[in-house]
Amino acid sequence: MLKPGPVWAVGAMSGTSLDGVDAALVLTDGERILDFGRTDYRSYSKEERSALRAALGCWPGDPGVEEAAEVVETAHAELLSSLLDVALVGFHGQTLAHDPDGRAGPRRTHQAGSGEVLAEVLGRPVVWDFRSTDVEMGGQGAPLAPFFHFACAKWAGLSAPVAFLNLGGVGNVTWLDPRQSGPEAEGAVLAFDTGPANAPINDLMRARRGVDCDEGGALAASGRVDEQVVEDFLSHRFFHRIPPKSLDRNDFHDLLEAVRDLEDADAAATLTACAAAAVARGFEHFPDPPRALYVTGGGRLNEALMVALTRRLNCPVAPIEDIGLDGDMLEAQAFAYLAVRVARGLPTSGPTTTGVAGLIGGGRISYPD
Ligand SMILES: Nc1ncnc2c1ncn2[C@@H]1O[C@H](COP(=O)(O)OP(=O)(O)OP(=O)(O)O)[C@@H](O)[C@H]1O
Ligand SMILES: CC(=O)N[C@H]1[C@@H]2OC[C@@H](O2)[C@@H](O)[C@@H]1O[C@H](C)C(=O)O
Repeated sequence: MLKPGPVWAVGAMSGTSLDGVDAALVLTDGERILDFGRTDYRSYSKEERSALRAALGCWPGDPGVEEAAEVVETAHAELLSSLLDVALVGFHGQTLAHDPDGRAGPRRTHQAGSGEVLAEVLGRPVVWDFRSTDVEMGGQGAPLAPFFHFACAKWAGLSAPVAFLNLGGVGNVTWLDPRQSGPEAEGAVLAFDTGPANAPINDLMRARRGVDCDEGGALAASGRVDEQVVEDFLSHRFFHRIPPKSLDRNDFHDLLEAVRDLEDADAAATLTACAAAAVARGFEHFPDPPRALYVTGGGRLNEALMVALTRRLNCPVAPIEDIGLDGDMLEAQAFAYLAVRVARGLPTSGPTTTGVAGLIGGGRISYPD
């Protein structure tokens, strides 16, 4: 059991880009953020990354999944072993597959890595498996950062509706009104995945240039957008759905096909425009225009993507550092915060964040023997 009052927790996130694991400490009582602490990062080796990549789209029991889980557990154990000045660990794991709508079988989501194993290795209680209860109860199981975004807005002293946009492999946005009493309040938060963000750009760069990403958005900045491709992209059924809604990394894998005949720079510019246009389409669902859009995740370092967002949105766009937050660590911090919420019996998602029928607290807690 957690002692009452604020505690330090460490959160760890292995994102859809498969680059590595982020970890970050947060001091919280599960409602307010009192302080942010140390952060660290461990990248996956080439071999580890290929094991994870090979297991993408796989479910427990499929070939390659155990190897992937071992990679995830080893990387987390190494990274977290020097960040254990905490009461609790929040362990997201690596999403390998996500099908909350049951399009290819039962409705389910799969994060590789066992919190039981980690609790043993680290000697600390580990909160994990954050998404499956939400999916079992009819929700999307994602995004889960929104309640944390609400606490961040309070921490930053914001006093008007704003939006937080995470540009990882996939994009997700949270609209929130910090004047409300808590994230659970009716109308305080609306969140959903916006569409593909960096994943198709990275896939293009890997296929055409043999590099991991479009550094700074330089290639996209030198190309011309094919607006017809953007328009066709926006006709995808995902954009006609009312939120909440979430995506699997591979849901838009055919987007690369759409830019097949374009020159490298034009293809990069067009995929970048698609990511921005998806966000702009998401804005149409917000209850009120946000005062600003604060961008977190690796995509905020892609200048061409930030320019494309500014062009397509009638709203100031700024990196989240503008309000004192760390755009590289926000997701890891979110899982530290959510771990404390789980341990305190507070909800981690609700009808306006994942579409689950009521407020629910997901997550399991494993204790070391
Ligand atoms: N300097 C940069 N220039 C351009 N793009 C960058 C830069 N740095 C990071 N990125 C992009 O951001 C991605 C990593 O973002 P991030 O770490 O937020 O994703 P993630 O957490 O793995 O994904 P998700 O949030 O979908 O789980 C990289 O794969 C790359 O596409
Ligand atoms: C199923 C899954 O792992 N989804 C991730 C992914 O990465 C970004 C976006 O898609 C978001 O829905 C989610 O992560 C963040 C941390 C979230 O749950 O808020």
